[in-house]
Amino acid sequence: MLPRAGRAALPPLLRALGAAPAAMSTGSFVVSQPLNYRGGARVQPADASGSETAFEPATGRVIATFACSGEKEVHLAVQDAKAAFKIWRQKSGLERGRILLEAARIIRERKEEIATVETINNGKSILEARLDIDTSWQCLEYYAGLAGSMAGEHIQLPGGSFGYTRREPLGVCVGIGAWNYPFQIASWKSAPALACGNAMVFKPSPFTPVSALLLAEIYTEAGAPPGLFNVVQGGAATGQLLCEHRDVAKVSFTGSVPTGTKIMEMSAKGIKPVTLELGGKSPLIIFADCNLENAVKGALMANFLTQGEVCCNGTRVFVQKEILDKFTEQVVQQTKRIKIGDPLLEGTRMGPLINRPHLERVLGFVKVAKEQGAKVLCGGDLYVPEDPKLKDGYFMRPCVLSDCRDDMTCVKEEIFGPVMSILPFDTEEEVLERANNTSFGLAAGVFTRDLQRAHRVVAELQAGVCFINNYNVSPVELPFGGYKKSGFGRENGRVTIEYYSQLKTVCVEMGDVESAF
Ligand SMILES: NC(=O)C1=CN([C@@H]2O[C@H](COP(=O)(O)OP(=O)(O)OC[C@H]3O[C@@H](n4cnc5c(N)ncnc54)[C@H](O)[C@@H]3O)[C@@H](O)[C@H]2O)C=CC1
Ligand SMILES: C[N+](C)(C)CCCC(=O)O
Repeated sequence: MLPRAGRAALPPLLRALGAAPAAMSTGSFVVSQPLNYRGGARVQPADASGSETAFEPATGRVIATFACSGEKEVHLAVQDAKAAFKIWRQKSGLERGRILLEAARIIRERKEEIATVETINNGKSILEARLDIDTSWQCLEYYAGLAGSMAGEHIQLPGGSFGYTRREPLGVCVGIGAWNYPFQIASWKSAPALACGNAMVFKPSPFTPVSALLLAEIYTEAGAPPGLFNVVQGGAATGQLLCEHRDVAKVSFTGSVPTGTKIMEMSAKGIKPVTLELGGKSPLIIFADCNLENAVKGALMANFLTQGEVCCNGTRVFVQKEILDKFTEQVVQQTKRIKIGDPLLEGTRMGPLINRPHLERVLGFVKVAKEQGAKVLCGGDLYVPEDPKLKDGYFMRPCVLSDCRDDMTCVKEEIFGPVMSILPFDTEEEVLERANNTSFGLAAGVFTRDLQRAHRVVAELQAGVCFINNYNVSPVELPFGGYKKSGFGRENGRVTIEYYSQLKTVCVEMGDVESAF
């Protein structure tokens, strides 16, 4: 415990996490408080099935060791959510919206603290973390606005009878998150869930346990009933307990295809609806008539945000042969300029990858690509920053591969790291065929000045999210989600209301019963 004076000087969230006073710089943040949250307060889990350790990727330092919640703790969190649901579902949409708006305001007010924690635990640059926090409060604001206008229909029937529909919440929803956008994923799942009148139990990835707790505290501070948004920590075993709990009405999952498959199997047993946001191997198609400067910027945005650890990245960059050399030269030039280093420094544009095994896996993909005949135009190797405190961080240099073919491992499999594969093409017909030749279907992008071609091509692309003349922007007003093995259900946009609510039909007789008996 820190002395009182030291604690009082800290920003509220960091104080709540039991962080050390010099907590805002790389190499010093440690979490000493419990990381579970239920019934409106931080708690030590009632039982545990093993423990996990979270690291600061920039230094390789341990920042938290915590128990994985067992059956008892998962049950208590679900019961707390159930109790909150009883209160919350009675509120009008407008009342719920008001609390979400207040939570959005607090997130804005504390943006810098939250972004700092996100950067320390995930490794992404502070510039990007701030953008993630922006899309988080925007998501809460968006669903706060929709909450008051959720309504059913009135349908006139013969003889003065009528029917109406009510849009009702599902109950206790479970959110299971990946480690690449920890706070954003927790916000994108909880905002529509709560706006619709549900309660939520959220399990972050064990690699990034910290920031979901901040969101939980913010919801409470904003006036949400205790238990409305709970956090349990742990890995696969804890996630499984949540999915199988009989009082859980829905599971929304972000992560890999193999885990998504398991989630769907478990949900099938309980006949529970699921939303699955899974991986991708998205195509980015650059036609010769594009604005080259924008296409080059787009290719970097499509590949190197969050160290390339982004599900919707456009990692298969198809470039029309006429501009292949010019495009490649500029992409390589700009990739080499990306400043790697301490992610909390303002000038840094790329931080470390999430952990050592993942770093090694990504470097392994580059090695295999070389063996299969690809040419490394830049990066693809370890990077050791000059700052001695970063010497054990998980840094690599962003990589551009040329001479790629569609049958190479780097072109077929999701790498989830900063590795771009460039693939030349001749015609629109050919590139469409090749772009769609994958079992994934999360996103796709097209750069061209030809308006008709742009819309003709996106109409043929088998992907849930298509970008024309940009990539990886994510306004919360637009639905986000995949085709094919990239999952189903959507996050963001108006349609997501349907994934967090159910429709009740009420049939009203105004005359007498005409019995058949
Ligand atoms: N479509 C999207 O929005 C996104 C997709 N991803 C995908 O996720 C992958 C990286 O994330 P990881 O955390 O490694 O994925 P993962 O699938 O291993 O884990 C995701 C989450 O599921 C939990 N989990 C693992 N096994 C489980 C089980 N049997 N039952 C219930 N929960 C379980 C994990 O603890 C974690 O919270 C990438 O390969 C990428 O394709 C990542 C981010 C966004
Ligand atoms: C924000 N954006 C579009 C870069 C990525 C969001 C999806 C994810 O969680 O990977």
